[in-house]
Amino acid sequence: MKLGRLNHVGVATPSIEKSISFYRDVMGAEVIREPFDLPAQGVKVCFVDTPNSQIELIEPLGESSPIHGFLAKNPAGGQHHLCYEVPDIHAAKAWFEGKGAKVLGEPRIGAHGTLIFFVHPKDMGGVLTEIMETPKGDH
Ligand SMILES: CC[C@H](C(=O)O)C(=O)SCCNC(=O)CCNC(=O)[C@H](O)C(C)(C)COP(=O)(O)OP(=O)(O)OC[C@H]1O[C@@H](n2cnc3c(N)ncnc32)[C@H](O)[C@@H]1OP(=O)(O)O
Ligand SMILES: [Co+2]
Repeated sequence: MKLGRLNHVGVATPSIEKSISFYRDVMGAEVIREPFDLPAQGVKVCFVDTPNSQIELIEPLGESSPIHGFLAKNPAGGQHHLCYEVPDIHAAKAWFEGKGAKVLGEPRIGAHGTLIFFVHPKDMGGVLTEIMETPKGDH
């Protein structure tokens, strides 16, 4: 597999509104996208564009959000995951499994509307890693 583009850095936050203000007022980001809910993934999401990638702000949505545990350990929030693009999500899943890495669940639709999966941080040097199929037309 060839390392693909860094699509986004996931940043967990207890308050997506406060984080939007921070990225706008302190970091000088143009936050042009409205936050949106991803109930199936248990998060509220807001993308902050950077010149060559994105910050993905994520706030827990619902009792079973997968980021409650992270925020319990990091109440102010923090860097949560990295997301890389691949041309073929199923080939990528087979690749990581072939390397003995723990893929978390089956590929499912992520915040960009394409299939994604996560690889456990224990197998990724401590970095929770999201793999995302490159949106069509972006290849
Ligand atoms: C998909 C929509 C959107 C998108 O971009 O399209 C998103 O990115 S949504 C992002 C939120 N969703 C997820 O993160 C789903 C995948 N994550 C998980 O399944 C869990 O977070 C998991 C399994 C990685 C950790 O679950 P949990 O925190 O409940 O378990 P533990 O506390 O027992 O943690 C086990 C072990 O892993 C370490 N850990 C946990 N989270 C992270 C992290 N973000 N980065 C690095 N390491 C992490 C934790 O410290 C434990 O380590 P240990 O040494 O055993 O204490
Ligand atoms: Co993500």
